[in-house]
Amino acid sequence: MSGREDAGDDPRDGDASRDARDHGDQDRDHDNEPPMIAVRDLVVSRGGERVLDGVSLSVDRGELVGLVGPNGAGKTTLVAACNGTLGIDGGAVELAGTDRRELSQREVARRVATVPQETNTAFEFPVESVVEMGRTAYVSRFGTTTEADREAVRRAMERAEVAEFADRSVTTLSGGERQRVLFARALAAETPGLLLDEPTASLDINHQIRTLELVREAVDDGKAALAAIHDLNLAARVCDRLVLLAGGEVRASGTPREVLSDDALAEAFGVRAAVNDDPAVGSPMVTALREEDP
Ligand SMILES: Nc1ncnc2c1ncn2[C@@H]1O[C@H](COP(=O)(O)OP(=O)(O)OP(=O)(O)O)[C@@H](O)[C@H]1O
Repeated sequence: MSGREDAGDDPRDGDASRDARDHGDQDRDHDNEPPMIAVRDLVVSRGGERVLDGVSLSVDRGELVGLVGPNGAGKTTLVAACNGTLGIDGGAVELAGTDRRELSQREVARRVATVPQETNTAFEFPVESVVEMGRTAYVSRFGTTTEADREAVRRAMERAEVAEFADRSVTTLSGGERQRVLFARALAAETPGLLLDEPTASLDINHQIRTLELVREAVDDGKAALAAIHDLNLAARVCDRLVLLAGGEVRASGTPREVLSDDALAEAFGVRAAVNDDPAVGSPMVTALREEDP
């Protein structure tokens, strides 16, 4: 992944008033606020190819927006462009009304926390330290851990059900367990925005639902969340809105019922699909059909 890593202490950072403004405070009335995440006409190229081509979307606080689409559609690229790990070639990403390019990495980290795709390249750190890094690396003052930090870490580990692994090295965990640690790390930051890249990809069905329910709870408490989710049925079940990406462009956007149509799925995924209402969960259910299916 190419990109901008403007690490370190920025002279614009660090005053107490910014702490109060940027961190938590989710009880305010958010009606008149700019969207927490706004992507405007975004263009991103990778390896000389244009992989996002004029993408626009926005996520308000209290909203969970699912990014769906086929492999290579640009979902991971969009998440990375939002959190600043990837540079952009055109358009803009605004976080709480400010162009991301005008924000230091610390300021970005105080607005949005990211749950990356799980990978097995993990360092020999105890789980608790990894979760704590989500908070102390950028969000609170570097090098000091306050009681509030410790409390946030403890809460996040409990919510993500990783407290039992607190002292174990992350390298000794299964892929799904590591995925939950990454989720806890993002929760510990207690940011108003969450970016999630396939947060349930390595999880069993119990933890898939549990994790997405936790995201839902966080959103119902006032966070804004943008989540790349492969599983269309899970996405339909928990998201307020879906954005269907294909070939680096937005092909459809709206409620799950609006987006998950036979035609849109055929166009984006190149597959014939049946979309039915699932009475058990009250959301659309997509089934890919084989050639011989009626
Ligand atoms: N480091 C890179 N260099 C060059 N091209 C890249 C790089 N990373 C991704 N791409 C290309 O960018 C496009 C979008 O990739 P991206 O990972 O954003 O898709 P995605 O929708 O997240 O896919 P998936 O569902 O498979 O995870 C793909 O065509 C991919 O091959």
